[in-house]
Amino acid sequence: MQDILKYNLLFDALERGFALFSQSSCGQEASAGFIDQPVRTCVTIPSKGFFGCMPVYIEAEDLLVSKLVTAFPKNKDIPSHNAIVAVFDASCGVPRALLDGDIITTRRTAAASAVATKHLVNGEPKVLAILGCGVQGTSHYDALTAMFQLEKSGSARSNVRVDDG
Ligand SMILES: NC(=O)C1=CN([C@@H]2O[C@H](COP(=O)(O)OP(=O)(O)OC[C@H]3O[C@@H](n4cnc5c(N)ncnc54)[C@H](O)[C@@H]3O)[C@@H](O)[C@H]2O)C=CC1
Ligand SMILES: O=C(O)C1=NCCCC1
Repeated sequence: MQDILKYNLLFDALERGFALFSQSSCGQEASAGFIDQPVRTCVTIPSKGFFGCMPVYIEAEDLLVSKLVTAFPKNKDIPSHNAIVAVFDASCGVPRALLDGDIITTRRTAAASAVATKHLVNGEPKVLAILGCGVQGTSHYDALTAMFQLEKSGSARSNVRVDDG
């Protein structure tokens, strides 16, 4: 998965995907074809975390897929987020593949941030600051430095607590 999901490929795929989803009118039949992607459904595990289900059907790509993801932020020594991606045959509903969703989550999320930044930023960004040095802090560094020529980047280490208030 690490060898397949290169950031430059992800940037292009996500940009196309976001455009396709916007054109699909959120579940309506439209020029981009039919896409049904309801918002993530979450089950709460009180004081521990949540379990999320993220299904999608994309007619133009013949894709019927769902990510299943858990977020247990208090996990120690094991990842706080864990995921699998289940791929079904869109023509008959038969399951075809079960993918490790961890690298997909790690890189897709960061690549989506980089694509959004590219479209929203005012001018050419030169400085990157990241709060938190976990999985996403690291992957955002990788994605944003792959997208932009930065002059300066830095991060608050995980033992440097930044108060919400
Ligand atoms: N929208 C999306 O697709 C996704 C969103 N996320 C979200 O991104 C966030 C980060 O996820 P991961 O990097 O996978 O988690 P992680 O557990 O690997 O990293 C979190 C880091 O934040 C640090 N941290 C916690 N509180 C802090 C504070 N007050 N100040 C500075 N550092 C602090 C922790 O020490 C840890 O290093 C979570 O909120 C997660 O739910 C994660 C994956 C996908
Ligand atoms: O969209 C995702 O993927 C996730 N979002 C929030 C945290 C769990 C993974």
